Amino acid sequence: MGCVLGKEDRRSTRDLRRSSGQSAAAVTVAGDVSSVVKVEGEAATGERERSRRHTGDFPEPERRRFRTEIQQGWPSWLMAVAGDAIRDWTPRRANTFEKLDKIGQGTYSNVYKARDLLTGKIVALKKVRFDNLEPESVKFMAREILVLRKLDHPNVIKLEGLVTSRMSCSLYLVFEYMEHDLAGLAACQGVKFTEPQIKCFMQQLLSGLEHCHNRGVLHRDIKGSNLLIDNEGILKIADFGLATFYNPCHKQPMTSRVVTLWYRPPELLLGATYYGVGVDLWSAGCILAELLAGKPIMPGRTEVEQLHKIFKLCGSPSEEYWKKSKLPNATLFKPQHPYKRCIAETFKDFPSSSLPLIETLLSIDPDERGTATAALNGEFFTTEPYACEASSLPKYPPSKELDVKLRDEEARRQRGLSGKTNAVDGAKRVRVRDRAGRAIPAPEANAEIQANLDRWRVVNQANAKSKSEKFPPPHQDGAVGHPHDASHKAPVSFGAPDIFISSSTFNTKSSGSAKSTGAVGGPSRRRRTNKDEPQMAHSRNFVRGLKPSSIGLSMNLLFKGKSEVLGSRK
Ligand SMILES: Nc1ncnc2c1ncn2[C@@H]1O[C@H](COP(=O)(O)OP(=O)(O)OP(=O)(O)O)[C@@H](O)[C@H]1O
Repeated sequence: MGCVLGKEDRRSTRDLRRSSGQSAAAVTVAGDVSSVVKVEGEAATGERERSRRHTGDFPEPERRRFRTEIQQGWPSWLMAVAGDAIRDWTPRRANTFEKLDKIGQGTYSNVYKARDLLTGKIVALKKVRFDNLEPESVKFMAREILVLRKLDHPNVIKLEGLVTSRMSCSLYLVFEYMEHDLAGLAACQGVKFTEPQIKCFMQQLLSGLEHCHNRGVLHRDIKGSNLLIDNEGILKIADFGLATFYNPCHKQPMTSRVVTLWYRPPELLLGATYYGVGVDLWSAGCILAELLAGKPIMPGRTEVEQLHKIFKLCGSPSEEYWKKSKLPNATLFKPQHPYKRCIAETFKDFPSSSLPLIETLLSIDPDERGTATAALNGEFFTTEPYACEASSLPKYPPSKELDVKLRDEEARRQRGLSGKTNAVDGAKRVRVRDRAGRAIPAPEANAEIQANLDRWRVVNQANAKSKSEKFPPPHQDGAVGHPHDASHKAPVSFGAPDIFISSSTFNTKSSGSAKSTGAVGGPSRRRRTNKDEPQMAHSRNFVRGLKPSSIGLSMNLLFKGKSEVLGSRK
């Protein structure tokens, strides 16, 4: 594989180091120019000057000059759109990395395994696509960088630097390389996590979250494929593309269109725009239960179905909560008959010390979910068997989402060689498995419902026989925020098929080994293909359970971008 940018000259590691005057350490990024330590392109700068810079003892005019110098390393288009995020950082040159392999694909990025030619270290390069410099994607990238720069914790992925080139309109984020992600590991055949191992993963996840929350950062997309794990068993929270800063003392409205569907808390599904750490804690609760159950606990296909699954497992909100929350979609989604909470009986085979934590994290009221710190101090982590040491975790084969996909493809190819019929069966099996394990990421979930509703509208407008199946004209959809007539005032009745809640496959006798049949988190955000779309018949059944104008209204509310500065990711 070639350099990050093939056009640029490739020189040996030694030459590069010599010409840049750098030591083997990677470029260091700092919040202030005074603490810039090692900067590529400093060939002309002597050791003495570097150490003076390090101590920050320059008068302000000189510091300003350094700042300008450093900023000159950036392409002007990037300075113009993301100046804040890259301020006081110096870019690494693209030709100081050798691209080895593509290891992941996200909504707005490709991720590559690469070798740092200065240090020999293997890193992950996240190449941000700039879709013709579309301001939205640049803002998201800038926010991700700003957030990452604020964080410094062993359980949070570290942004080690930025790579750019004058010849290209792309930017690479340099991360330490992580061999696995939790979704991929859980989906690995033969991988069964024991109770101490699950505790070890959860402890690391909650420690990372504690750090983020203490620094005023909400991750807003906690799921298995965003929890990376290295060969030493260290878990790091990654993908801060949907993360945001928040201040609990000075609440600002934020978008509710975040968090991958299966891990999305009820308040976001109900349209909350004021929320806090509870959103990440809910997702952490889903992951804990999923690790113990061996499969996702609430794999909804639409937002309505997701909410229904939540209410059936966690109970529908109390009257008091409905009144207190003032959620935009509350009256529309309030079930006619309350659901009783049944976490304890559904998960009766889980280790008993896990139930209080699951109960807390999966509280309908976000205020009752507590904090990551409280969770870490709770019974789950303070009773035997304790969390194992990360270093004692088994060494797993590469198991990222992409590895699993490649393995599936290879298996299918092998089956193809052994006969046509088998090949067809095999392909089907892979597709079914693919579909079953995929959680719908935040923005696409909305797009998917919108698409289904649009199609449903077309079908029903064409064959409108009964009034109850007819949508109001689009301009009346939720125009005034309440239903059109008395018959529409009834709350939504959930007409969906019964939810699947896995009975536990957790075996407490065998020191808590979990039968790992599913994937934690499902694969990360990907472009949807037709085969991934939920069946139309299913959505129609769903929609039939709802009052037409309520659907138009509720969906309108759900799709409307809330007044967050950055808006939601497309
Ligand atoms: N530091 C890393 N080491 C190894 N692999 C990584 C690393 N960072 C990301 N990846 C891989 O690349 C994939 C996509 O990365 P990431 O989730 O950060 O991108 P994204 O564009 O934000 O994706 P998404 O749309 O899923 O949120 C991850 O699921 C993971 O498999």
